[in-house]
Amino acid sequence: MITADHLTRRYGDFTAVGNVTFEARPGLVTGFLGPNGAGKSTTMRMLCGLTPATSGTAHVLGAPFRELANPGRRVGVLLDAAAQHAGRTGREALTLSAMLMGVGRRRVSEVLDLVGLTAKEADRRVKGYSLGMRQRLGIANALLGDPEVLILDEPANGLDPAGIRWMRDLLRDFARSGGTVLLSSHLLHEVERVADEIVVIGNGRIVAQGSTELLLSRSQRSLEDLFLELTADVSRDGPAAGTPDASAPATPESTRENAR
Ligand SMILES: Nc1ncnc2c1ncn2[C@@H]1O[C@H](COP(=O)(O)OP(=O)(O)OP(=O)(O)O)[C@@H](O)[C@H]1O
Repeated sequence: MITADHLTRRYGDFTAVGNVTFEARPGLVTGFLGPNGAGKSTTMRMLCGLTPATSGTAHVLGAPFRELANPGRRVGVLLDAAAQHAGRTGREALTLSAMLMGVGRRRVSEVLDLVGLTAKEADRRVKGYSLGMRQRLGIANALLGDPEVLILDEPANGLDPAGIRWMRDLLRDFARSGGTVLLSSHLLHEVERVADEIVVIGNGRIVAQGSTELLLSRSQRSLEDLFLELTADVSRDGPAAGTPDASAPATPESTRENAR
Protein backbone atom coordinates (compact mmCIF):
# COMPACT_ATOMS: atom_id res chain seq x y z
CA MET A 1 0.00 0.00 0.00
CA ILE A 2 1.14 3.52 -0.82
CA THR A 3 -0.61 6.45 0.82
CA ALA A 4 -0.21 10.12 0.00
CA ASP A 5 -2.12 12.32 2.42
CA HIS A 6 -2.40 16.00 1.57
CA LEU A 7 1.10 15.84 0.22
CA THR A 8 2.40 19.29 -0.67
CA ARG A 9 5.70 20.58 -2.00
CA ARG A 10 6.41 24.24 -2.48
CA TYR A 11 9.44 25.85 -4.05
CA GLY A 12 9.30 29.45 -2.82
CA ASP A 13 5.88 30.75 -3.87
CA PHE A 14 5.41 27.98 -6.39
CA THR A 15 3.35 24.95 -5.41
CA ALA A 16 4.72 22.03 -7.41
CA VAL A 17 2.41 19.57 -5.61
CA GLY A 18 -0.60 20.73 -3.61
CA ASN A 19 -2.71 18.64 -1.25
CA VAL A 20 -2.28 15.42 -3.16
CA THR A 21 -4.18 12.58 -1.53
CA PHE A 22 -4.44 9.10 -2.99
CA GLU A 23 -3.81 5.43 -2.31
CA ALA A 24 -2.21 2.77 -4.45
CA ARG A 25 -3.49 -0.53 -3.15
CA PRO A 26 -2.04 -4.05 -3.15
CA GLY A 27 -3.17 -6.26 -6.00
CA LEU A 28 -3.63 -3.29 -8.32
CA VAL A 29 -1.66 -1.31 -10.85
CA THR A 30 -2.23 2.40 -10.26
CA GLY A 31 -1.38 4.67 -13.17
CA PHE A 32 -0.20 8.16 -12.27
CA LEU A 33 -0.83 10.53 -15.14
CA GLY A 34 -0.32 14.20 -15.83
CA PRO A 35 1.13 16.57 -18.40
CA ASN A 36 4.76 17.68 -18.31
CA GLY A 37 5.50 19.57 -15.12
CA ALA A 38 2.27 18.42 -13.43
CA GLY A 39 4.07 17.13 -10.33
CA LYS A 40 4.31 13.37 -10.90
CA SER A 41 8.05 13.02 -10.31
CA THR A 42 7.97 15.39 -7.35
CA THR A 43 5.19 13.32 -5.78
CA MET A 44 7.07 10.09 -6.42
CA ARG A 45 10.25 11.55 -4.99
CA MET A 46 8.34 12.55 -1.85
CA LEU A 47 6.90 9.02 -1.60
CA CYS A 48 10.46 7.67 -1.70
CA GLY A 49 11.78 10.19 0.84
CA LEU A 50 14.07 11.85 -1.72
CA THR A 51 12.29 15.21 -1.69
CA PRO A 52 11.00 16.41 1.68
CA ALA A 53 7.32 17.35 1.73
CA THR A 54 6.48 20.91 2.74
CA SER A 55 3.40 19.46 4.42
CA GLY A 56 1.34 16.29 4.34
CA THR A 57 2.54 12.72 4.67
CA ALA A 58 3.68 9.88 2.46
CA HIS A 59 3.61 6.28 3.61
CA VAL A 60 4.76 3.13 1.87
CA LEU A 61 3.81 -0.15 3.52
CA GLY A 62 2.57 1.79 6.53
CA ALA A 63 5.64 3.92 7.20
CA PRO A 64 7.57 6.83 5.74
CA PHE A 65 9.94 5.32 3.15
CA ARG A 66 13.00 6.40 5.11
CA GLU A 67 11.83 4.50 8.16
CA LEU A 68 11.60 1.17 6.33
CA ALA A 69 14.35 -1.25 7.31
CA ASN A 70 16.25 -2.32 4.18
CA PRO A 71 13.77 -0.55 1.86
CA GLY A 72 15.19 -2.13 -1.31
CA ARG A 73 13.87 -5.50 -0.11
CA ARG A 74 10.37 -4.09 0.23
CA VAL A 75 10.03 -1.33 -2.37
CA GLY A 76 11.44 -1.37 -5.88
CA VAL A 77 12.03 2.13 -7.18
CA LEU A 78 12.85 3.42 -10.64
CA LEU A 79 12.80 7.20 -10.81
CA ASP A 80 15.43 8.11 -13.37
CA ALA A 81 16.99 5.42 -15.51
CA ALA A 82 19.58 7.90 -16.77
CA ALA A 83 20.93 8.37 -13.24
CA GLN A 84 23.10 5.27 -13.16
CA HIS A 85 26.84 5.04 -12.73
CA ALA A 86 28.05 5.25 -16.32
CA GLY A 87 31.44 3.69 -15.60
CA ARG A 88 30.14 0.43 -14.16
CA THR A 89 28.83 -2.48 -16.10
CA GLY A 90 25.19 -3.38 -15.67
CA ARG A 91 26.18 -6.51 -13.79
CA GLU A 92 28.50 -4.56 -11.47
CA ALA A 93 25.76 -2.04 -10.71
CA LEU A 94 23.31 -4.81 -9.82
CA THR A 95 25.89 -6.77 -7.84
CA LEU A 96 26.66 -3.69 -5.75
CA SER A 97 22.96 -3.12 -5.07
CA ALA A 98 22.55 -6.81 -4.21
CA MET A 99 25.39 -6.59 -1.70
CA LEU A 100 23.91 -3.46 -0.10
CA MET A 101 20.53 -5.14 0.19
CA GLY A 102 21.90 -8.47 1.34
CA VAL A 103 20.56 -10.28 -1.71
CA GLY A 104 22.41 -13.31 -3.09
CA ARG A 105 24.39 -12.88 -6.32
CA ARG A 106 22.27 -15.48 -8.03
CA ARG A 107 19.42 -12.97 -8.01
CA VAL A 108 21.53 -10.67 -10.23
CA SER A 109 21.49 -13.24 -13.03
CA GLU A 110 17.81 -13.89 -12.44
CA VAL A 111 16.79 -10.25 -12.83
CA LEU A 112 19.08 -9.81 -15.84
CA ASP A 113 17.23 -12.70 -17.46
CA LEU A 114 13.92 -11.30 -16.38
CA VAL A 115 14.50 -7.91 -18.01
CA GLY A 116 16.05 -9.39 -21.13
CA LEU A 117 19.61 -8.10 -20.81
CA THR A 118 21.99 -10.68 -22.22
CA ALA A 119 25.19 -11.71 -20.44
CA LYS A 120 27.18 -9.78 -23.04
CA GLU A 121 25.10 -6.63 -22.54
CA ALA A 122 25.32 -6.99 -18.76
CA ASP A 123 29.12 -6.93 -19.01
CA ARG A 124 29.18 -3.68 -20.98
CA ARG A 125 29.61 -0.33 -19.28
CA VAL A 126 26.38 1.57 -18.70
CA LYS A 127 27.69 4.59 -20.61
CA GLY A 128 27.37 2.51 -23.79
CA TYR A 129 23.76 1.52 -23.07
CA SER A 130 20.82 2.69 -25.14
CA LEU A 131 17.91 4.35 -23.35
CA GLY A 132 15.92 1.12 -23.47
CA MET A 133 18.83 -0.86 -22.02
CA ARG A 134 19.14 1.67 -19.19
CA GLN A 135 15.44 1.30 -18.51
CA ARG A 136 15.79 -2.48 -18.40
CA LEU A 137 18.72 -2.16 -16.01
CA GLY A 138 16.73 0.25 -13.84
CA ILE A 139 13.82 -2.18 -13.76
CA ALA A 140 16.20 -5.02 -12.90
CA ASN A 141 17.48 -2.94 -10.01
CA ALA A 142 13.92 -2.25 -8.83
CA LEU A 143 13.10 -5.98 -8.91
CA LEU A 144 16.36 -7.13 -7.34
CA GLY A 145 15.12 -7.24 -3.74
CA ASP A 146 11.92 -9.10 -4.70
CA PRO A 147 9.87 -6.20 -3.32
CA GLU A 148 6.18 -5.94 -2.42
CA VAL A 149 5.79 -2.49 -3.95
CA LEU A 150 6.99 -0.96 -7.21
CA ILE A 151 7.24 2.80 -7.74
CA LEU A 152 8.16 3.40 -11.35
CA ASP A 153 8.49 6.79 -13.06
CA GLU A 154 8.11 6.36 -16.82
CA PRO A 155 9.44 2.78 -16.88
CA ALA A 156 8.40 2.20 -20.49
CA ASN A 157 10.36 5.21 -21.73
CA GLY A 158 12.65 4.01 -24.51
CA LEU A 159 11.42 0.42 -24.49
CA ASP A 160 10.74 -1.21 -27.85
CA PRO A 161 7.31 -2.77 -28.57
CA ALA A 162 8.39 -6.16 -27.24
CA GLY A 163 9.76 -4.45 -24.13
CA ILE A 164 6.51 -2.57 -23.59
CA ARG A 165 4.52 -5.78 -23.83
CA TRP A 166 6.93 -7.48 -21.48
CA MET A 167 6.58 -4.60 -19.01
CA ARG A 168 2.79 -4.81 -19.18
CA ASP A 169 2.85 -8.54 -18.39
CA LEU A 170 5.38 -8.02 -15.62
CA LEU A 171 3.30 -5.33 -13.90
CA ARG A 172 0.09 -7.31 -14.23
CA ASP A 173 1.70 -10.45 -12.80
CA PHE A 174 3.29 -8.45 -10.02
CA ALA A 175 -0.07 -6.97 -9.01
CA ARG A 176 -1.88 -10.28 -9.47
CA SER A 177 0.42 -11.86 -6.94
CA GLY A 178 -0.54 -9.19 -4.40
CA GLY A 179 2.03 -6.49 -5.13
CA THR A 180 1.35 -2.76 -5.26
CA VAL A 181 2.35 -0.88 -8.40
CA LEU A 182 2.46 2.90 -8.87
CA LEU A 183 3.43 3.78 -12.38
CA SER A 184 3.72 7.12 -14.11
CA SER A 185 3.56 7.20 -17.86
CA HIS A 186 2.74 9.38 -20.83
CA LEU A 187 1.83 6.28 -22.85
CA LEU A 188 -1.90 6.56 -22.31
CA HIS A 189 -2.87 3.57 -24.45
CA GLU A 190 -0.51 1.49 -22.41
CA VAL A 191 -1.83 2.80 -19.10
CA GLU A 192 -5.37 2.13 -20.29
CA ARG A 193 -4.39 -1.50 -20.82
CA VAL A 194 -2.45 -2.08 -17.65
CA ALA A 195 -3.78 0.20 -14.90
CA ASP A 196 -6.67 -0.89 -12.69
CA GLU A 197 -6.88 2.55 -11.16
CA ILE A 198 -5.70 5.94 -12.30
CA VAL A 199 -4.77 9.17 -10.60
CA VAL A 200 -4.59 12.24 -12.83
CA ILE A 201 -2.65 15.28 -11.70
CA GLY A 202 -2.58 18.71 -13.33
CA ASN A 203 -0.64 21.73 -12.09
CA GLY A 204 0.17 19.91 -8.87
CA ARG A 205 -3.45 19.06 -8.02
CA ILE A 206 -5.37 15.86 -8.45
CA VAL A 207 -8.06 16.32 -11.08
CA ALA A 208 -9.43 12.76 -11.22
CA GLN A 209 -8.91 9.40 -9.63
CA GLY A 210 -10.65 6.08 -9.51
CA SER A 211 -11.14 2.83 -11.32
CA THR A 212 -9.89 3.07 -14.90
CA GLU A 213 -12.80 1.04 -16.20
CA LEU A 214 -15.42 3.09 -14.44
CA LEU A 215 -13.86 6.46 -15.24
CA LEU A 216 -13.75 5.47 -18.88
CA SER A 217 -17.20 3.96 -19.02
CA ARG A 218 -18.67 6.97 -17.26
CA SER A 219 -17.00 9.45 -19.58
CA GLN A 220 -17.55 7.28 -22.71
CA ARG A 221 -14.15 8.38 -23.95
CA SER A 222 -10.74 6.91 -24.48
CA LEU A 223 -8.22 7.58 -21.74
CA GLU A 224 -6.44 9.94 -24.11
CA ASP A 225 -9.57 12.06 -24.66
CA LEU A 226 -10.42 12.04 -20.97
CA PHE A 227 -6.86 12.97 -20.02
CA LEU A 228 -6.71 15.83 -22.51
CA GLU A 229 -10.02 17.18 -21.32
CA LEU A 230 -9.14 16.91 -17.64
CA THR A 231 -5.77 18.57 -18.03
CA ALA A 232 -6.58 21.12 -20.72
CA ASP A 233 -7.44 23.97 -18.44
CA VAL A 234 -6.41 23.19 -14.91
CA SER A 235 -6.15 26.35 -12.88
CA ARG A 236 -4.04 26.77 -9.76
CA ASP A 237 -7.24 26.61 -7.73
CA GLY A 238 -8.24 23.17 -8.89
CA PRO A 239 -9.81 21.38 -11.79
CA ALA A 240 -11.47 23.32 -14.55
CA ALA A 241 -15.21 23.73 -14.32
CA GLY A 242 -17.16 21.48 -16.61
CA THR A 243 -14.73 18.58 -16.64
CA PRO A 244 -16.18 15.19 -15.65
CA ASP A 245 -14.45 15.32 -12.29
CA ALA A 246 -14.72 19.03 -11.65
CA SER A 247 -16.80 18.36 -8.55
CA ALA A 248 -14.67 15.48 -7.36
CA PRO A 249 -12.84 16.15 -4.13
CA ALA A 250 -9.30 14.87 -4.14
CA THR A 251 -9.75 12.05 -1.67
CA PRO A 252 -9.52 8.40 -2.62
CA GLU A 253 -12.88 7.47 -1.10
CA SER A 254 -14.91 10.22 -2.63
CA THR A 255 -13.31 10.04 -6.05
CA ARG A 256 -13.49 6.28 -6.16
CA GLU A 257 -17.16 6.72 -5.46
CA ASN A 258 -17.23 9.26 -8.16
CA ALA A 259 -15.92 6.63 -10.53
CA ARG A 260 -18.51 4.05 -9.51
N1 LIG B 1 14.01 21.52 -7.39
C1 LIG B 1 13.03 22.25 -7.96
N2 LIG B 1 13.03 23.59 -7.85
C2 LIG B 1 12.04 24.33 -8.41
N3 LIG B 1 11.01 23.82 -9.12
C3 LIG B 1 10.98 22.48 -9.25
C4 LIG B 1 11.97 21.63 -8.69
N4 LIG B 1 11.64 20.34 -9.00
C5 LIG B 1 10.51 20.40 -9.72
N5 LIG B 1 10.12 21.68 -9.88
C6 LIG B 1 8.93 22.14 -10.60
O1 LIG B 1 7.81 21.44 -10.11
C7 LIG B 1 6.90 21.18 -11.17
C8 LIG B 1 6.60 19.69 -11.21
O2 LIG B 1 7.74 19.02 -11.72
P1 LIG B 1 7.76 17.42 -11.90
O3 LIG B 1 9.14 17.06 -12.35
O4 LIG B 1 7.25 16.81 -10.66
O5 LIG B 1 6.71 17.22 -13.06
P2 LIG B 1 6.32 15.88 -13.87
O6 LIG B 1 4.85 15.75 -13.78
O7 LIG B 1 7.14 14.74 -13.38
O8 LIG B 1 6.72 16.28 -15.35
P3 LIG B 1 7.28 15.40 -16.59
O9 LIG B 1 6.10 14.66 -17.14
O10 LIG B 1 7.74 16.47 -17.52
O11 LIG B 1 8.38 14.53 -16.10
C9 LIG B 1 7.53 21.72 -12.45
O12 LIG B 1 7.01 23.01 -12.70
C10 LIG B 1 9.00 21.81 -12.08
O13 LIG B 1 9.64 22.83 -12.80
